[in-house]
Amino acid sequence: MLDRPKLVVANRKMHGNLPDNRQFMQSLLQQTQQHSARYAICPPHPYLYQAQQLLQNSHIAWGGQNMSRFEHGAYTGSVSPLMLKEFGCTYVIIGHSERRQRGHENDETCGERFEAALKAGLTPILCIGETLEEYERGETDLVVVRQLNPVIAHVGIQALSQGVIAYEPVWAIGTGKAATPQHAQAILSFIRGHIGLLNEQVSEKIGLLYGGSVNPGNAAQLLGMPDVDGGLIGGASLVTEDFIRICQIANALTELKTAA
Ligand SMILES: O=C[C@H](O)COP(=O)(O)O
Repeated sequence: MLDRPKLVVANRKMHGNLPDNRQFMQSLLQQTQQHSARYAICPPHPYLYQAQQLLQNSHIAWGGQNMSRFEHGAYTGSVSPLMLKEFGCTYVIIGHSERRQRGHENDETCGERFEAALKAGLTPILCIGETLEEYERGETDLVVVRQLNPVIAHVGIQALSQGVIAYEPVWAIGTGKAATPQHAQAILSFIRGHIGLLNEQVSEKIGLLYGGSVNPGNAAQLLGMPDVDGGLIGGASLVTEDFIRICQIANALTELKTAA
């Protein structure tokens, strides 16, 4: 198996302000020096300039929470991939369920935006995952394949490996009811297997994250699963000590894996 260091991404959603962001980013910088795990912060778009100022030339990356599939044009309220790149972003979240649910996005536009992100030199983090109803009907596998396939069809299997996939069951997001480590592992293993049917090397290389009510109490078990390469963290990224604790756990797991 190729070495995949754990990646922990803070999705700060529509939270934070300049002083709070500064405290969060500076604490993270100071307390994760020399870590082997990888970290990224996705603040609301207006704060990307602040992230660039505070984090440039550091070990912490930053990214956008969404982007347009177009580079420029008359798209009021949208943000271009080129703009994210200009503000130093490494990552961009695509297809978060909070955007899919409000009808802004679908599987097709996710493929287009995944491609546009790669073209701009960004690493897309594609979010997929089932609703509670779909989970209860036992449709999780079907849903993740339905969400993944249009992206693979759009960009090709080789390009997929330049991105990251985050499995986020909608019923676990912001509810305090995280998936069990066994469920997260089963679905991410299924996703890796599905990709492996098309290209074994891509399936070994691609980073797969879990997101949904990850906190310092459950992070070791969730992120310790073999196919869980990290976490996309919402609520716990709003409490600096909690997020740093999750980073410390991810780093310990990465170092354990490297030593093995
Ligand atoms: O992008 C992050 C996810 O929506 C998870 O959010 P949460 O950690 O608050 O459940």
